[in-house]
Amino acid sequence: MIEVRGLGVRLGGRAVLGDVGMAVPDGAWLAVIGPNGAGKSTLLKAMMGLLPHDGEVLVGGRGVRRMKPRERGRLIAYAPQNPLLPPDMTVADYAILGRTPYIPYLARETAHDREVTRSVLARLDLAAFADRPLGHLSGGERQRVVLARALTQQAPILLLDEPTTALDLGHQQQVLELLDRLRLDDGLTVVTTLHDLSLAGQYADSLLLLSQGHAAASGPPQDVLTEPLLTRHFDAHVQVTHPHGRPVIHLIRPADR
Ligand SMILES: Nc1ncnc2c1ncn2[C@@H]1O[C@H](COP(=O)(O)OP(=O)(O)OP(=O)(O)O)[C@@H](O)[C@H]1O
Repeated sequence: MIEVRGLGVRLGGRAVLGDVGMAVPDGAWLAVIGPNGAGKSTLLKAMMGLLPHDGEVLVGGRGVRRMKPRERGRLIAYAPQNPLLPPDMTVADYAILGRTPYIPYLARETAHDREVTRSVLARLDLAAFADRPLGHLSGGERQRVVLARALTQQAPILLLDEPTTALDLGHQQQVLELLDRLRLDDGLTVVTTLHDLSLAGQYADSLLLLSQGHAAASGPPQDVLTEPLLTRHFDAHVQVTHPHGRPVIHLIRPADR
């Protein structure tokens, strides 16, 4: 269980997040949604301990802030939205960096670390790219490599910032289905920001709607993805349907209303 209590972040002298709380049980999937600038990426960074913050982030009741980086790395894997990638490093060398929390100081990776990396690259359709430099990848390939590094970490909690934005339809489905399988088979806990609200509604079992740094709503998708809430917080004209039980969001052109 990962739990956030009273989380607040100030950046540039401004309160960017205020008093955010949530609890995600083992094996659950929480999607953080909200308009641009709402504080979604900031929330994930603060949960990872990458930003100074008020409040607490607890894993299994223990404060993440007090954990050593290697210990934290074995518990939580984080894939940022737009990480800087060394252009000359190969895909395999980058993905195996996820194994760092398991490799003793001054030691090299083992055959097991290489096998984990090979298998993750294969599951993300990246086997053929293993020896390619990162600078020679498309946006979607780069995004899958960043996810690969997070998955080689084999941590029970995954924090993923917009993992599908650069992916084509097929790869979006492949990545989201893979994450779903990992949580159902291995009990992984998934926290992801997602701009695509229909995808968030289809895959997550609960949503947190952030607006101007505060939790505006939270709960199961059908309670959060409602026309009044989306209209108010995204300033958008939408229609919500439930063709397979889960909410699907349609943008409505003002002239067609
Ligand atoms: N280093 C910083 N200094 C000052 N303000 C910052 C800094 N980093 C982010 N912000 C501001 O904090 C707010 C939240 O940013 P954040 O990236 O968390 O939003 P987001 O919800 O992830 O947005 P998006 O949907 O556009 O990715 C924004 O208004 C942003 O301009």
